[in-house]
Amino acid sequence: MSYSIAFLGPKATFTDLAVSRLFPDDAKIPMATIPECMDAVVDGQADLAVVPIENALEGSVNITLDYLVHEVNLPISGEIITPIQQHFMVHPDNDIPSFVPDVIYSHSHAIAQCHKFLHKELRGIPCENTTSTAAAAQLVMEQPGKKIAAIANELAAAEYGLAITRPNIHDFSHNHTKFVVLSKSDIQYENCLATRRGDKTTLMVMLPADHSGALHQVLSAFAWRKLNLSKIESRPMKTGLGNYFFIIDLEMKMDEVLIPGAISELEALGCNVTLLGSYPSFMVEKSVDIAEIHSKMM
Ligand SMILES: O=C(O)C(=O)C[C@]1(C(=O)O)C=C[C@@H](O)C=C1
Repeated sequence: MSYSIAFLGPKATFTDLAVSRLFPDDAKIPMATIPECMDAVVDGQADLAVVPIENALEGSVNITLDYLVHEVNLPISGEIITPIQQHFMVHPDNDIPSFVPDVIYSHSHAIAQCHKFLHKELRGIPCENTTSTAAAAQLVMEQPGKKIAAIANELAAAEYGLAITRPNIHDFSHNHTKFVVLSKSDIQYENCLATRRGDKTTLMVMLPADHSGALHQVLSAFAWRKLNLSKIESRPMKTGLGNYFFIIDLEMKMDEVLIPGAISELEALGCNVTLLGSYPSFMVEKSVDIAEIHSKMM
């Protein structure tokens, strides 16, 4: 089976690296934004989209959750967790030892992941958001005369010919991002290069309005069935202050008894429950060989 994959581009984003582990031989379509990735699947331009959903240091990627819940109806068909290493890079034409940038560019999540480094070492230098880390690297490559720098990964430095002057500037070493695969149909992971961790099921739960103890009752529907939750996240419904929905991840595949039983119990409590997907979970254990991935990209 071969797929066309919409991903947050341009070439050499962290999302691109995640795609290279999940679908090493498939056709990739770079998109400028996360909503554009999802729209490409809805419109039939791509078979699936791979988008970031959560980072270990910075939390949820809100645009992914919100667009998935409010704007498109695309099941989650898989997830992959990858290590994230952020590097500070500049155009090699600069006099590197004395170089201090006027502006630092990167994706907002990447900037947030390097907050301590930026605060301690480059205090006062403005940071500007780009649509992705690779977009920042591309921008620095295209403007050699400007005193600018990017925060991006090693693959982006290789792809856009930049010099990494400060490697590993993320604030905590255990930096990981989770990406989800979104598709209208079931996906086969025949050539996947990552390790399979198990299965997950994701539910969206809307509580009945202003009902005391509702969240406690929701959690107990999972607890007494011994269903292991790995995440519970609340996001605004966007219908008024105080109205929230919950995204709940269960550490198991959809079954015929326990999860349907929990869903029926929640519905009896007046909750609205939507199944967002039941899917395999993958993990990239160690840093990947960037030279090998880069040579395959050429
Ligand atoms: O900009 C990229 O390279 C992305 O793939 C996006 C993204 C994100 O949205 O969180 C992915 C992983 C990192 O956490 C930083 C940025």
